[in-house]
Amino acid sequence: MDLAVDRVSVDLAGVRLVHDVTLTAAAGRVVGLVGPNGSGKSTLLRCVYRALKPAAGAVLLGGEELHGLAPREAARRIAALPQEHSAEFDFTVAEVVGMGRLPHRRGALAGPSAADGEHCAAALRRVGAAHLAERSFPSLSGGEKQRVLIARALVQEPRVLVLDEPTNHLDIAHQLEVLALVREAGPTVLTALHDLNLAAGHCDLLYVVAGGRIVASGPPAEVLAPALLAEVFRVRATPVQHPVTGAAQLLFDRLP
Ligand SMILES: Nc1ncnc2c1ncn2[C@@H]1O[C@H](COP(=O)(O)OP(=O)(O)OP(=O)(O)O)[C@@H](O)[C@H]1O
Repeated sequence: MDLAVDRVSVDLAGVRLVHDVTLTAAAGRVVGLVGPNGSGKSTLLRCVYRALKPAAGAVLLGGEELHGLAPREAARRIAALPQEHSAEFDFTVAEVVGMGRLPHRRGALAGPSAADGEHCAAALRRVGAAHLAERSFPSLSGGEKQRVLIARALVQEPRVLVLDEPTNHLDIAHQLEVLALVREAGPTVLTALHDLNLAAGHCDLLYVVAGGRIVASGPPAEVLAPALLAEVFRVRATPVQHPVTGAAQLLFDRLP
């Protein structure tokens, strides 16, 4: 399902934090948002997953305005992994993942079906967290929590998945694993990422955010040019080729 952000502006506490942003993520594509701290990535993503309303513009899912959909209908189409999960749910891991199935239950009072249970177990296996199923969610490490919340987003079977720093807290193996599995899962993905090499290696298209505006967009190899990285991130970037995989990589140091 196509996702389109159409001339969206977002205000918080009377301050405009996102200015007139337009972006598109075609069905099944993985689209990255990169930008310095405080550039507005999370604010924009919160608007895309309906935690905030746009002050102007619209978010369109398959051409339909997202903020006009009923909550349950929206939850069947879009799932999110927010950056801050302040909710320290006092539930088991299996229960937390099971919440992702709620939008698919037949009625408000319907309990989980056997298929729901199998779905959740499979998602936990996919994120390498099957052994945690009966643990209490608040007792998990940061990376374990992140993987459980990714499983919860996957069982929601969204057509669009919005991820705010999905690799936060994850060790390097799980960073690579999680980005590969969200692509394999097949939804349209819009994700904020800080690691520019991960973004380059896993995204089809990148949007660069600075000062609440999109300042560049395109395929990673075109967008992540040293001149732009110097201007936006204030770093010197040196492109190199990975000696084993042949992939383009960036090395960073401080600007001279
Ligand atoms: N409730 C709020 N009221 C006022 N300003 C806010 C509020 N929430 C966020 N901001 C400010 O909006 C700007 C954008 O924040 P946002 O979290 O969207 O940036 P970000 O690009 O996701 O940053 P990071 O990379 O550090 O996660 C920041 O300057 C932040 O301090």
